[in-house]
Amino acid sequence: MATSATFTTTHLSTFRTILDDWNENKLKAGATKGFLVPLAELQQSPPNKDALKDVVVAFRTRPPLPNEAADKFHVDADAKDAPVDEEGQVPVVEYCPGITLTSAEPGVFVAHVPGMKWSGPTLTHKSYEADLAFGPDIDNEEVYQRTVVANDMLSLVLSGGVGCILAYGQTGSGKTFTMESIEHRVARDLFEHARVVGKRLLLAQGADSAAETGDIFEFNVTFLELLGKHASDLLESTEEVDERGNPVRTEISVREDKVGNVRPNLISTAVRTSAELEELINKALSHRRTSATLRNATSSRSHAMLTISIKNTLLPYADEGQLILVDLAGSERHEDSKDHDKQRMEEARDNNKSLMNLKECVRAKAKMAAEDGFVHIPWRSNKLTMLLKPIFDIESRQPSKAMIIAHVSPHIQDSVHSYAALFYYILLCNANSRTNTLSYAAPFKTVPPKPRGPAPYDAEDPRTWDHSKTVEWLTAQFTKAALKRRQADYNVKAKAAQLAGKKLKPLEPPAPGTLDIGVDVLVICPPGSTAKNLGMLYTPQFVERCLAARAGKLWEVDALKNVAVDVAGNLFYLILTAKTRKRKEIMKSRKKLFVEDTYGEAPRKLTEYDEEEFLEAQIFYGTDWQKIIMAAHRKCKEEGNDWEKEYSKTTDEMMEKFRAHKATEREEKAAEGETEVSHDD
Ligand SMILES: Nc1ncnc2c1ncn2[C@@H]1O[C@H](COP(=O)(O)OP(=O)(O)OP(=O)(O)O)[C@@H](O)[C@H]1O
Repeated sequence: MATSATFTTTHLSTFRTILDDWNENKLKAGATKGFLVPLAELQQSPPNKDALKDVVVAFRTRPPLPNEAADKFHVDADAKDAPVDEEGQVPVVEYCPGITLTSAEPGVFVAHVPGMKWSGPTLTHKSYEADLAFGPDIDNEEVYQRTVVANDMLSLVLSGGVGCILAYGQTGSGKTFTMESIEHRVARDLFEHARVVGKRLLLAQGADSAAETGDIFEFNVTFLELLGKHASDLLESTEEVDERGNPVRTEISVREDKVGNVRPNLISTAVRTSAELEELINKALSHRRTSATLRNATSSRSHAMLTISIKNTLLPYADEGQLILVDLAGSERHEDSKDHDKQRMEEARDNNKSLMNLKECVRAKAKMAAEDGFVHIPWRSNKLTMLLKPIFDIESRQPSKAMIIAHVSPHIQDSVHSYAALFYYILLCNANSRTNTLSYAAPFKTVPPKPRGPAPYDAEDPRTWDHSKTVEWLTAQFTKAALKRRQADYNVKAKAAQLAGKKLKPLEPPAPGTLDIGVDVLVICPPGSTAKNLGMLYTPQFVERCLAARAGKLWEVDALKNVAVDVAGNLFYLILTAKTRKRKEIMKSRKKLFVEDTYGEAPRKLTEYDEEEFLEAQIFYGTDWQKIIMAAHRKCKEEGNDWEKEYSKTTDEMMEKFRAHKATEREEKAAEGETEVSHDD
């Protein structure tokens, strides 16, 4: 029986003709849009922090490789309608594009998806939007500049935040190509960036800039591999191999400890220079377990996770920054896995499951950022998402940013898969876009609509404070610290006096307006700035600002640093408490909404499925969709029935099954949500 790729290959000339017409119309409609800022300009200007998002999604496609089309896709010579040339030979397959980039920023990819209707082969041109889209001519340096650099990822992690970059896509679509290039460029730039930040922090403390190297950070690196459910350490060297030729390494357990941290017991290696980090990356990559699949001889079947932890030695109590770079396992098509043994099938199933869980978590995070409210993030449901806890745990104190680069194959024969990948990511994009009204997420309506305009003032919620209220709060915080200091100084003097047989007069409260609080609060919160802006600063940045605001002799640098860390903690605590309160309110209204939805909506008739649902069902069925339609078509022809009617009947039946599957899935999820437990399978 013809498979999806061979079906497409067989009808390639029809698809080419349809594509030519589409391209002609596209040309008439206007030229492809480029990036908003040229690369050279982007490299000159610092990132616009206000425009930065918590979740960034980019698409990337690669050029076709030499002879790849002919090598990868074969005409099914046995198929009834297989093409033959004049000499009766099956022609060599030439490359045909399955993806067109129509805009680089916002990123828009159009997937040309082959299909079969009662009237014959069809192409659906479905467009998907992300933050960025990289076409086949964009090189790795530009991808790095427009993702990591433009989003200020290195500053984030050097400031105690967590940055995570994930490469997702079908086997052979270019994930490893992108991720390895990012890893090497991070190794190239991280240490220089750290020295600049270090010097700035030392300067803020009054250190002599000329004498300082800026080396205030400590870097530690781990490299984990997750193959199916099994985690191992990619830095562990081993000579032993199993019967399938895979290296045998110690199984690493992934679980939450008592205080809620997920810290797998990996070899953590300290690195101090670009060359050391580069060497370590190369060592881990050479260990990475690879195995040939039908599609790509160097296919990576595992998730590979490089984590660089960064400690600021000037602030030993501050959270460590983390940069997590994940080359996800390739998602495989049904037909690619048909020759796998049982173990490979299980690995593929576990990989797909973890990718689905990841999707749920990223989507929930994006949704939460877009709506500024609470959304449950099911990060405990899988080892992969547990390892990404710092990104997904809303109670984490660390600011975080996730970036997903979704890779799609350029070939039309892979379009069904590319389209699935884009569809997967469009869920995130919809949730991510500020202008988009979460259109796809609408059926899941978990939160009421976001109120328009600024949030009303709430004395308990710093996110609603204006400048003067923020200054008032900061003044109160530093006044409290200054009074504590005054009392401590007095206690020391009183003790000394007591030892000398004297008695000091009791400490009087300071006269109004005479207390020196040791900082200029307007430097910490300049006009136009509010508590919400301060809440967005990472703790080291807040400390840096307080040090710059130091006035008078009350505070030594170290003492002020401790006070600043406390003030940042108090602000964070207030914000977290306000968020938790809001989260409870939302959960309440969510329950109400659910009841109304359940009883308020009439059940839809089967034939009323909308386009999105129809597409989702096609992805669910994968290549079986076409197989079923084609079988029905053949049977219809043999029996002489009306194909239009038969087609509707067949699709209705498939949609019915799909809906039943979704309903069961929803029930299972609801049950899971009620009993969320730590996962350690
Ligand atoms: N942007 C690109 N430009 C040129 N060649 C590329 C590009 N992206 C990928 N390639 C090449 O395509 C092939 C497949 O890429 P890669 O191994 O990165 O895919 P992958 O998605 O990681 O696959 P797998 O999941 O099987 O590991 C490699 O030969 C790689 O060099």
